[in-house]
Amino acid sequence: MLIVEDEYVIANDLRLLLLEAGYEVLGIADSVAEARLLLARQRPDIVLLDIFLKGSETGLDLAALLEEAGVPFIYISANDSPSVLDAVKATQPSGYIVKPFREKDVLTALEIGRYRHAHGVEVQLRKEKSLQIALTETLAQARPWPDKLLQAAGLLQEAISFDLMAVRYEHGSESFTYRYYRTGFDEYQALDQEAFLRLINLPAAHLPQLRELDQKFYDFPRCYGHEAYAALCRQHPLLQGIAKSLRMAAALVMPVVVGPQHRFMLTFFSRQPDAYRARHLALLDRLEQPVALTLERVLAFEEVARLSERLRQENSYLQDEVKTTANFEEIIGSSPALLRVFNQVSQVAPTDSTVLILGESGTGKELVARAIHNRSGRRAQLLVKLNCAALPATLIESELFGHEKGAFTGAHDRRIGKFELARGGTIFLDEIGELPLELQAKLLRVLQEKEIERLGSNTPIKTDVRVLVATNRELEKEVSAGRFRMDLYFRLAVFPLTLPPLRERLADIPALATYFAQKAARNIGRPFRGLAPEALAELQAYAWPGNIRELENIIEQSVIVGDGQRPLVLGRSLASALFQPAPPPAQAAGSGPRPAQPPKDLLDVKQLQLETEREYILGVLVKTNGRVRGSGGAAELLNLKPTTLEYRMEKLGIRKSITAAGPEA
Ligand SMILES: Nc1ncnc2c1ncn2[C@@H]1O[C@H](COP(=O)(O)OP(=O)(O)OP(=O)(O)O)[C@@H](O)[C@H]1O
Repeated sequence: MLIVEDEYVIANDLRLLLLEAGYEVLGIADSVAEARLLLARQRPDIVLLDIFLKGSETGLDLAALLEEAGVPFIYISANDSPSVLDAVKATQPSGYIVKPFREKDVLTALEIGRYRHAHGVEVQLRKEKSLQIALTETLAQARPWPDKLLQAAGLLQEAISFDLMAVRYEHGSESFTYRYYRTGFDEYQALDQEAFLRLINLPAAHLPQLRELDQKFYDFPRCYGHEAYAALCRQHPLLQGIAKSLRMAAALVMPVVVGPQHRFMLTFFSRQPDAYRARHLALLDRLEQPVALTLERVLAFEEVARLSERLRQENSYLQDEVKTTANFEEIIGSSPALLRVFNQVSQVAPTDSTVLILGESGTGKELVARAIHNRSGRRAQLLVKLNCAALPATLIESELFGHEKGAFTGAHDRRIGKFELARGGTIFLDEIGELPLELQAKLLRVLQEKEIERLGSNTPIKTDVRVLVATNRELEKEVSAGRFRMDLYFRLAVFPLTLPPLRERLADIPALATYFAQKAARNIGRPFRGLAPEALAELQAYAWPGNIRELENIIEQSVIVGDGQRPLVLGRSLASALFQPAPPPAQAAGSGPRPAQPPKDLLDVKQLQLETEREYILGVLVKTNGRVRGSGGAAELLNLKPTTLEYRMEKLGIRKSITAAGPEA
């Protein structure tokens, strides 16, 4: 027994009474400080505890310490004011004896207290064991994480009551947070980041702040109530927002480390300021090891499944690649127009910039995409291609982002998408101009957040992929016609690179034709004796609407129909080719084919594009009250660097001098 009582006479009475009843008294303390010293020396089986003691600390302070150490205690006090009694109850004592007491009262209270404690511990242990089993069984199920975590939250509710619970998962640079908001006795609303911001009445622009909060908040196990919770809220404005709008008053934070690479962080919020105490942390601490072991097994299993799926996909993708890309080894040509492109390729390749490759069909856009990938730090990883014009919208989405089993009719298995396949490498989206509008919005989100979600799942997956896109459409025209999102256009057009049509690089025709002829001759095992001068003249006089692909086809056909014994002549006349040559431009008469001047209606289109862009930007500026930079500014809304937006504004004649009514046009 330890007696903590500051009135010597009462303490001594108690000591004698206890000794007589056969108890051993290990000491009397008249203050919390002295009790601490005695407790450090020897652990009592039970403590008799007065509330008001010598010194600044009270019996309630000591109770918290005893509770943490699992030592039962009985209050002995003359104080029966309701506020003190409430505080007393919250400390979960094993009994309460009112002064002045009779010998009988003390001995009975002690007997009951000891029994209750021992019995309580046993019940507690049994409950804890079944909670542990239920939790590990739930987490081991082969179900999506949000569902499993929701069920686990429900199981924890009984032991650690909460009004809001957050689970954050971190694995390297990958992380996600789920929140479960209690809406009824056993009802929860699962909230992703956006839904959570909506719940606390904040716009999606606060997402970065929420992420930052998630990262800051959880570092070591701790309970926060009353002043500690208020102090915590002062550290982060969003936490203050949560406290206010959801009336939260306490929090408990608990990290769960799983193996060397994974971390789960749990946060419980409650509207009761006294909700969380050391015993809750102690419970979570005891549950941590079995739960972490289960999680480690489940995650390792998932990782193996993921890797084998990736290998399977990579394998089938590479088999396709071998068939389709064996001819992408060299880029032939040394005309100034092509050398300019080479320069740009060498500039941009080592960066992680998105590149927009423009040019007519057959000018070598895919070849340039491959060259950029091969000259980048990502060359050891895959370059994954997807032609946006080749598939219907629904299929493109699952091709890009993958899908979970059962995400749509026909999704019999889980499948990873091209973005996941290209992890660490490059994705090349050809014919981006054909991407349906709804997918443009999704692609934009992926580019901004650097995260994807498989169809049928709302678990974001971090992506580390460089994006290259190509189109033979005039994207600006598509923007002004409303078929291509302007914000996506700006995001993609970070580094536009235009491939010249073949008619603008006639000097490259001999080398290209020779290269294609040699290749075709080698393939069919026939000698190649050079190009006949008349064939070359014909090739150089043609306008090449199908560009290099057309040239390659014509040469290949000529090699097949030729006998290989004489210099190569063309297998068919170019005038009778599928396309007619472009009309020679008036001012270039006599100097061979030249690029035609843009016709008048194209100039009008250009003007229209500029006007549309100007109107669009002005509209956004009006919304932001003319603010370009900073949070909520036009640059942020348009997903542009402020400097880029300012440059565009200058080009479009939008002045930065802002009146109260908005920007001046
Ligand atoms: N400079 C070059 N040297 C050698 N071959 C080239 C060159 N440019 C293009 N080719 C060849 O021309 C064909 C068409 O090139 P590619 O597919 O890259 O064009 P593209 O612009 O992507 O066409 P599309 O817009 O139709 O997708 C390919 O077979 C490619 O190997």
